[in-house]
Amino acid sequence: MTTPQDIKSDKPIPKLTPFTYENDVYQAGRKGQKPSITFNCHDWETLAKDRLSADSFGYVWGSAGTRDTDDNNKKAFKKWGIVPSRLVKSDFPDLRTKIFGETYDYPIAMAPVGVQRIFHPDGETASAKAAEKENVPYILSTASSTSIEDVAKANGNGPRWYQLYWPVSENNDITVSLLSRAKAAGYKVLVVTLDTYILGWRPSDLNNAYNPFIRPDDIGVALGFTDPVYRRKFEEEHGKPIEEDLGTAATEWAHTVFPGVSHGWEDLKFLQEHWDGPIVLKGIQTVADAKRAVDYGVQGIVVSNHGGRQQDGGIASLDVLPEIVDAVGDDLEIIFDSGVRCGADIAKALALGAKMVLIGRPYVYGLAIQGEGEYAMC
Ligand SMILES: Cc1cc2nc3c(=O)[nH]c(=O)nc-3n(C[C@H](O)[C@H](O)[C@H](O)COP(=O)(O)O)c2cc1C
Ligand SMILES: O=C(O)C(=O)c1ccccc1
Repeated sequence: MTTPQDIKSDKPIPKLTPFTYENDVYQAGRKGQKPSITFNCHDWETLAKDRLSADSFGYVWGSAGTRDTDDNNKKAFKKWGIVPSRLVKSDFPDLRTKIFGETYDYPIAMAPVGVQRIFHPDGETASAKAAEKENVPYILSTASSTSIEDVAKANGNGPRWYQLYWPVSENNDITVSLLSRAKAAGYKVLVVTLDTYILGWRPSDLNNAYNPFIRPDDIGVALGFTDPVYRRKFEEEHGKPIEEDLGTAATEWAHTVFPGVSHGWEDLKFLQEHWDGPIVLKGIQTVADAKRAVDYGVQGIVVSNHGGRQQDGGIASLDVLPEIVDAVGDDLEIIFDSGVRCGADIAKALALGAKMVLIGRPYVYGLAIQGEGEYAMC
């Protein structure tokens, strides 16, 4: 597999001034200005907590059960340290990464995160605009609070992938509808999440009696409510349009995308028949499953435990990364997430063999704090 340094692309190397961000900040500081944000990534969680309702903050921060899996994810990064080599002649680092035939400016993507309007009024559109600006993939969740088409519009010429929560086979027509909408709206890679056929046991949300899918404003069901096939099926079954019974329509949509029962490996054929781009399986945590992913002909995997939100008492995602890279690193693209909080974490995951790293909670905290906004010096 290639590393970011191996990438050869026709695109000219971006004209980077060394220390661009730092330089801007320090120059403004000479004039007595201070940044409007904190550069300490560990403070973003606290700032988001100050800004959000207990329900919304509990939702992004929440993890399964005792939070052991989430703790393990973070501890796993501390077990590794970065070892430097000196006097190695090098150019200014070129972080561009080529994956699935496209070149992105950085080896990161924005993880699929549902219901972003509970964190900021602009929700997914703010995140998708930021992704375009930085030229990194925005991965739209099936549980989004903004439609496939509206996010595509906000993302403009930016790179976008689509994450599927996969309905059971009796709703194959809905799956096909979601995939064809995503394709028509310019989403290039299909990410299929395998660890969430039902939402995890999350004490913070249970204590708040809060599920963003089951809210009076039905904020989490944008993809279902804008889906022509789901709308038609609901009307046929209930004899009325979804607008006349929003509560039932929202609950049934939640059951459509979180049916509580899982597909099998052989069902992947259906997705392969209805999606002509790369397919990535998200939620792989064992070598055996990684090998199956190769056998079943998908193009990539995300080594992920969903940030510990689904299964309590789970292994750290980073701990299984090296053995999975060893086993299948030459056969498909390996993407990593769960527990990444800062640049050094990204470097560690790349050094352990990931091609690309998904950023989850940190960007949601940023969205909550300042929407799409860039920092200002004031
Ligand atoms: C608020 C929130 C919503 C999420 N929604 C989705 C989703 O809709 N689909 C999905 O595949 N993963 C979802 N995830 C999981 C992320 O894609 C990613 O795997 C996880 O955030 C990684 O863990 P970390 O944020 O602790 O690094 C969600 C995560 C959070 C925090
Ligand atoms: O919370 C999550 O992890 C998730 O995947 C999800 C599920 C439903 C709605 C929004 C996000």
